[in-house]
Amino acid sequence: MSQSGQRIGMLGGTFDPVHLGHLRSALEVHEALSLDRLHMIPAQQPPLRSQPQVSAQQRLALLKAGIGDTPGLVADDRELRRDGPSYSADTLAELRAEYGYQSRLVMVIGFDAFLRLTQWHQPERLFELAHLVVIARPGYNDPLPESLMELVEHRRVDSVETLMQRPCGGYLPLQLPSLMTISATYIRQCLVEKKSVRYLVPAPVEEAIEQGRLYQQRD
Ligand SMILES: Nc1ncnc2c1ncn2[C@@H]1O[C@H](COP(=O)(O)OP(=O)(O)OP(=O)(O)O)[C@@H](O)[C@H]1O
Ligand SMILES: O=C(O)c1ccc[n+]([C@@H]2O[C@H](COP(=O)([O-])O)[C@@H](O)[C@H]2O)c1
Repeated sequence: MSQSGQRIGMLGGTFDPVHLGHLRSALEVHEALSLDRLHMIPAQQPPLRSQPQVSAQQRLALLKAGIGDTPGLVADDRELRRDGPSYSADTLAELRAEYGYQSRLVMVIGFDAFLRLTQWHQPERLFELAHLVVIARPGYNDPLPESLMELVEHRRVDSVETLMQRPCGGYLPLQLPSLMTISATYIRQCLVEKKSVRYLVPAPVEEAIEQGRLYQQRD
């Protein structure tokens, strides 16, 4: 059933594992854009990196544990139901078909992922399906390469209000209130070295990692 006129966000990731940098950003984006729902979607097969050691099912389970009952955030398993590389254009096309052509659909990515956007599958098509909101990430301040400027600069808007006037096609850089340096790479490193990850991931995620004996081997 189509649900017209809603504000829907998508935050995809490898989530290997999900951490408080992801979850706090998701919550703040949800608030800043007044979203009805933010889909957090683990990639079954991340297109531009090697396959994680931890399975997509396990990464999804950690994501569910991390989100808990947080209003407005949804752990979405749709990429686990597709074979081949988990292209965001395919995921956005599915969300667009579900929510209808009037809905405001927003793809959210961090600045580090944004820097590689021109290498993604069908980058122009992403903007026919959704808006792009890029959130700052500490440590990533590189100037945009020329090819990336060409892709995004003419789509740039200055406010959430302007972005939400149309269903798709805009680009908005967004500085969220809480900048966190946490990365999944650092968490995997701590776990291999038998160091604590408390206060980097939600307590239920820490427990699930311990119980499943995950991330004990180096990648
Ligand atoms: N601390 C953070 N603050 C803001 N955005 C983040 C943060 N960590 C990850 N993101 C963004 O969330 C999305 C998914 O990130 P991903 O699952 O690759 O996590 P990661 O911590 O970057 O992982 P890794 O260290 O394994 O590369 C990406 O768009 C990424 O830029
Ligand atoms: O569609 C693509 O070609 C594409 C290329 C690289 C990354 N992505 C998506 O971007 C999100 C973040 O990716 P990553 O590798 O930084 O975790 C995740 O949802 C990936 O599926 C998508």
